[in-house]
Amino acid sequence: MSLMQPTINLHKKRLDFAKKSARAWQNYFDAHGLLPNITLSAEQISVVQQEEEQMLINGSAGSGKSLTLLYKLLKVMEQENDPRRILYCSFNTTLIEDARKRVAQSQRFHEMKDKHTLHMTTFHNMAAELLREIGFKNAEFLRVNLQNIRRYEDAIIRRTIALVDSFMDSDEYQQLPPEQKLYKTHVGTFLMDEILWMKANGFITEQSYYDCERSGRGNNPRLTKEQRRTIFHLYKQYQELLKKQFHNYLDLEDYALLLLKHLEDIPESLKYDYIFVDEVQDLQAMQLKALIGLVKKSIVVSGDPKQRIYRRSPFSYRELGLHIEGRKTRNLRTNYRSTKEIMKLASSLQFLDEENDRFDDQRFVREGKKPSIYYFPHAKELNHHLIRQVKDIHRHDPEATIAVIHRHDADGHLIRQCPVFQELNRNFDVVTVSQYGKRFDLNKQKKPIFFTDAFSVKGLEFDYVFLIHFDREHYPNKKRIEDLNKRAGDNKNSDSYNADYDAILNDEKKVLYVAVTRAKKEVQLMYTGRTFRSISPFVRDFYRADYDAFGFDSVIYSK
Ligand SMILES: Nc1ncnc2c1ncn2[C@@H]1O[C@H](COP(=O)(O)OP(=O)(O)OP(=O)(O)O)[C@@H](O)[C@H]1O
Repeated sequence: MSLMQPTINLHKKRLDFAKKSARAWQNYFDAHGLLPNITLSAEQISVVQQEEEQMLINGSAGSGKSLTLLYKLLKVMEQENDPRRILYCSFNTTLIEDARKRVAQSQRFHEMKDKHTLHMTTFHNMAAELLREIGFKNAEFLRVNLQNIRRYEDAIIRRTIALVDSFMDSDEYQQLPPEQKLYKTHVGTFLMDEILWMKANGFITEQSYYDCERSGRGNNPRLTKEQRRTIFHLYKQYQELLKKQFHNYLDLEDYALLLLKHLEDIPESLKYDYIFVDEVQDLQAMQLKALIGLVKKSIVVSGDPKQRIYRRSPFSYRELGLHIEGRKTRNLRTNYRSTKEIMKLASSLQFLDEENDRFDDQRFVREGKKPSIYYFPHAKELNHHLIRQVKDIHRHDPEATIAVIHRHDADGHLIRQCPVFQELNRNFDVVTVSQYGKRFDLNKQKKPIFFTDAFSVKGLEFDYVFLIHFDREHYPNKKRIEDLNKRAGDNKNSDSYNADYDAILNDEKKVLYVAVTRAKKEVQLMYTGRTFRSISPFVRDFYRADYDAFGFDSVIYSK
């Protein structure tokens, strides 16, 4: 008898049992062998089999949310006999590229894919396509990544600065009642953030903006209700500017708003029978609302609030039209990606809010080496260490995937000038974010090293993760604190300043959580600086026993 026999028998028994006993047995989906090396757990299978018009898959990093979502997609593709329009989307380009790669490993996927119209794409590219179909020819397709978002924000800041400057010089401004006048901290980036937040949450009439709760916008600078009238006036001017001077230019946040405004103009044939959304916590409120408006049969979203690192919204899922009470929210509790040791370190990060409540990160399928934190006085030493480590991995684990996670704000030529990148690039094949889709081939034996920012690596995973910049300038990001200081002006010794400061720390810890939880087998955090004291303050959340320290004494810092 072959070794395979017991597994096949077991599988057959399970299949027979499920077919006999499933309430809706005709909807039973045989998930066996769909993707290489994956056998779904009972918990995951039950999520795949459950059919709902609306559903949320919840769970910590690495619990298999994306995988389960992909299986749900494959189930629909297999079981729907008539051609259907199906959307699988997320916010981030790299994540979609990764999902395409994963699903392409399935033989059954290739057999079924021509039966339906499947769009695996980012929210923005989906929206651009629909908007172009209904006449908005200036809706652009773009790769949503950190570099493009920064570029786009820079353009907006230039516009909002010019706008505020000229408004403040105007007679109109001079004649405003004093309570409607702005503070000098209400300029540039503040106005941009406020306008984008208004659009992201759909507060685009004066009354709704006046009445809304500005949650997620922080306390600094203070903005009184009366000042909101002036901000709204500037918002209108900003919109006018986009229309006239920039030929109906669309902000990224306009895509969802336009879809919502023109839902009725979108023909039924262009709406989606099924929508699957991964990393739903990254979508803005109006983006999710637009997706709910575009679905005909069923929408399934998956996500993890611990990984939300963008602006918050005052809306609940229910208010946006997503009803996922009771059994329609399913939690995945076993971690399949990272070792127990990696998750222990990541889970000790203390968050401010509801994200702490979840009782998870408890079950693991593997154990491994403790994470380590390295201090190097000079960048050169860090580089040497990194090169040695990678060479070592290539020797004993040649098929391993490796990511180096930095905190520079951009991709492109600036990244290529980073000394760590240059040193790596001299020694190995390295790909950056913009090349990930084309160049990072999972089927190749020796994969390139992925050199990425902490934003673009969301949803992805690597055997070995080297996190550089684990210092006080980058975790938390110094620029965000400086921006807050500018916005707060003289208000720095106040409770409201402290609350904003804590909110930034919280977000930045989430960035660290996301980065650390990308690692499957091993993670190393590294930093340089004049003294070992330049370490990130987040090290204080860690327990000493959970990591090995090199170059500094962990007793000073950790619990
Ligand atoms: N039942 C399983 N058997 C084997 N591997 C699994 C199983 N479930 C999940 N995995 C693997 O665990 C890893 C993490 O899964 P996945 O990316 O779906 O997690 P996730 O919850 O979406 O994580 P994140 O929130 O970080 O994006 C993947 O490599 C996936 O293939």
